[in-house]
Amino acid sequence: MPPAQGAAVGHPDDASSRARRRRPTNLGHRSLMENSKRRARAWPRGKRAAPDLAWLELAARQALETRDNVAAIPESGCANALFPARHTDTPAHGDRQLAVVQDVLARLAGCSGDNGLVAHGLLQHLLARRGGEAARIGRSEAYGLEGLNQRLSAGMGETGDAMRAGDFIGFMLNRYGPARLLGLARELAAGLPLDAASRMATGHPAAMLELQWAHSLPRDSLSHGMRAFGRWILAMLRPYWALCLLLAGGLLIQAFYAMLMPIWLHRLFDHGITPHRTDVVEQTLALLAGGFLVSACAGIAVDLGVSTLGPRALNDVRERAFDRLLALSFRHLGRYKSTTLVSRLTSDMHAIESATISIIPSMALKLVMALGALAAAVALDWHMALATVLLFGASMWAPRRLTQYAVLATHARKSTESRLTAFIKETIQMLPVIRALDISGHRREQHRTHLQALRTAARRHHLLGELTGRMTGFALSGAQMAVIALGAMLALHGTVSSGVVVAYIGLLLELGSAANGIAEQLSGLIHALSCWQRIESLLQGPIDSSTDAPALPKPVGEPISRVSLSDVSFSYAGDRLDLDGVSLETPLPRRIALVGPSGSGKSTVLNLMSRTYDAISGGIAFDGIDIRDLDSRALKSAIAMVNQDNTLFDGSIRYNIRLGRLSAGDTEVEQAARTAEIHDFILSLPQGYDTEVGEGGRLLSGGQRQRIVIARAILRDPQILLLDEATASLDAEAEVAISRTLAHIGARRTVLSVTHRLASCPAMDLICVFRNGRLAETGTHDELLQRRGTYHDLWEKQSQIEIAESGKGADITLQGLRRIPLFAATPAEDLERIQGRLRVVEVQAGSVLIEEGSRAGNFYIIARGEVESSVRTSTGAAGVMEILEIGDFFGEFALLEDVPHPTTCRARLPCLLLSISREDLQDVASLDHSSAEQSAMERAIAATLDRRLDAKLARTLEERGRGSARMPRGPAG
Ligand SMILES: Nc1ncnc2c1ncn2[C@@H]1O[C@H](COP(=O)(O)OP(=O)(O)OP(=O)(O)O)[C@@H](O)[C@H]1O
Repeated sequence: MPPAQGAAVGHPDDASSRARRRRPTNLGHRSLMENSKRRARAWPRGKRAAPDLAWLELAARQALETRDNVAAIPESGCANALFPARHTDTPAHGDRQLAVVQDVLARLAGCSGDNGLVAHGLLQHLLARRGGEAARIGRSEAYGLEGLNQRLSAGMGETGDAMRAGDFIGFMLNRYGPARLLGLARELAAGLPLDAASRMATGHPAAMLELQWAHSLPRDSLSHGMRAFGRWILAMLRPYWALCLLLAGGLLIQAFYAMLMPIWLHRLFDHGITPHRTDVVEQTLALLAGGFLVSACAGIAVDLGVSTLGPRALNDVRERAFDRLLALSFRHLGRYKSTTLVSRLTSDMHAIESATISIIPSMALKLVMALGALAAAVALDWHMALATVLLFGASMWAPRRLTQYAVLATHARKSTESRLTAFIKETIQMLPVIRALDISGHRREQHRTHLQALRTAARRHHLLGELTGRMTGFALSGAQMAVIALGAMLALHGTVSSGVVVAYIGLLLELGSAANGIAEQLSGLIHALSCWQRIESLLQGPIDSSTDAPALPKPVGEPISRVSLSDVSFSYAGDRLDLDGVSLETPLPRRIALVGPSGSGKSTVLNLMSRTYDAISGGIAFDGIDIRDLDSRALKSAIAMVNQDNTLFDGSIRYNIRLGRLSAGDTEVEQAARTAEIHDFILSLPQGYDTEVGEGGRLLSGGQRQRIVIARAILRDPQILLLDEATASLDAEAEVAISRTLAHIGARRTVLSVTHRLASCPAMDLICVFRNGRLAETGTHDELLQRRGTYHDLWEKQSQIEIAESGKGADITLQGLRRIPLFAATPAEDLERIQGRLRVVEVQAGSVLIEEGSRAGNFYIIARGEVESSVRTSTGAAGVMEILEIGDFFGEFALLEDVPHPTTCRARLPCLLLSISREDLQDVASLDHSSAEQSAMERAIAATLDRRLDAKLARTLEERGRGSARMPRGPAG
């Protein structure tokens, strides 16, 4: 997401100075685009000579260097005109500038169009090269190219997908060179499916590329494969070695029987039936029956043992996995969707359990029986035994390539399935928003894309799984027939007796059934193997450094009297700095406000201070001791954080508060609830503190939930209270009440409060203003106002809006209205009338205020909350254009007749808005407009347009402004 440009609205001076600042960058961007267009034109499609990699890299570097210049694009709106909407639909990677660069690259490579894999991969690959990084994915992640391409083309890729695409591009360049890579890109851009494009460009099917790609990756610590899986299972079973020995005994008995049976059959025929020896026949039959009984009992014992051992050992694994999950770093976990994580620890684990309990023991049995049968075969006749070993070995070895494909296909299917699960979960959660936005059709389309990917993946998975089993079966039958034929020939030549041939038939049946059984179980084992690989790649991630105790933990000061941030930088995704060289030193306790536009890094500071993440350079210190050297438990109990998210745990109110300090008694819990001003409400409930809050706390209101979260924080009695827009998700009334409670609680301690509303700032001891990840200004309210910088601008914008004590009403001053460029030239008396007609509208988070393409009839000014302005992209996804904050306005198109609104405006948080309809404005403000004034207003609207929308739309409106479109006219007009 681009840094929000709250200043999209503001003083005309600001607008012009910003425009001055941006002009050169836009020009830079334009010239780059024109350059790239010229180059693209210079290469006729189809016969185009592929540029070499060095050239492409040079161009990419140029594009990346202009990344800063591209920063102005979302506002200047020229990007859409140059590149049809595609770059706006990449919120998955959160960086529009990169998306624009990516488009540039795709064009330079001559493969612009609906091309996911190469366009995304090329950019990611070049970024990684630029950062001097090696391949960042494990071998187990190189799978599912088709799905990867589909997702990236549809703008539905996850962060990990771009990384995989980047790695794939690296592989393609190394193995096939830039010409073939670009050939692939062009075929894809021409609309060929990946498989066909891959055949055209490289002569191989996509599945082969996938396999080669997987093999190109170095074997890392996750050196996956059957051997590693086998070692892992042995390690898991080690604590239960005694039981394992008993099981092995049971298996050996069965194998022994399998070995003896053909020998006894040989005896029956050659020494009993042929010479008519009744005693030998009776003895041998008794042996066969006795052996069968013993072997059957051993089999039952093995079943019992396995069903005891499997779940026990698997529970150990589940426990270790859960422990690891609790400790994994957020940066690593951020690569996965929550549903993916759930499926790793549930269904994937289940697949491993079924492998451990049924597949592996049964395969082990079959294997041991096969070995026993082979030993018997050698005892009967070594010629035939040698032929059997060779033929059976070859038949098991032949389909190994198919097995590798099957592993990848299983992997791809699982991952496609978990994406579909995540999508369905999100749809269920967001159903009210989906209906409100009327985007069911769009979601249906996305669902169809998921289903299509699943269909392809499932087909490959089933086909390859079945084929692997069947091919092995065919090969085994062939081997059996060949051995029998050999036996018959040898018998005819008198080399072996007919009893040996009969015994061999039994032996071959035994061997065949064992090998078939192994082949059949193989797909289950492959599935379990890929599940294990997925679990491993999750759990082998780095652990959260805050759970990693320092060698000599230092105590936390009581009280902490100083905090210092020294040149702190941080990045979430590793591709840009989200916090850039922040330095600050201040004595404590103090009340500190962190303010600035959305996305400027305020919450990140709190995340670093609470050690949710650690800085990548620089450090934070309390009383001169780096927080990484402090005793992490003591640090965590010295700090409490309250943020917007007030989701509760399923359980009672008492349980939820007590989570703040598990050792707290009931009296302390109640005291905390009293301080959070929720005690009386709790007592008014029939079950009091034992009232169940429901899933996520849905049985309580947002304000009540937030008070419970505050009570939980108070129970820790923290020295430092971190408030991250703690009241932003509440309605206006609850916000006012809870802000009062928080002010009361924070009076005695250090409070760091991230806030968008500056009303509380004058009472703060220190205000830190953030902009683009940097600390732009610090000081008290008065100092910052005198400095006339960012804070001054924000304050000027917000201070003109007043919210009533009750939180229900709002007002804007005449000066505030005058700051809106549209009203810059409106006469004072008209402005007063506009002010009088403004209505207060309160809306919930998620409400759509203006729908893209609709003929909106209201103009809005934000008094509280945040509104997101977005456009529907070519893929149907919403591309966020701008985050509008307090003092910003939207809906100015409503003031022009018959102009469809170019964006969708949706409340991100509960909002209080001041609104005026077009009719009201016509009534009060344009009764006797002179044409000069009218055109000034039109110009102001066009100027806002230019900042916010794409150039194409801006041009259309400009034309309308000159032609048919007219400002609202009063009766006299
Ligand atoms: N978990 C995350 N993973 C990746 N990027 C993130 C994550 N959280 C924040 N960011 C990015 O880091 C940057 C700073 O975010 P941060 O939340 O600190 O901003 P902020 O000023 O608190 O914004 P807001 O006022 O909207 O909460 C933004 O560009 C944001 O997109």
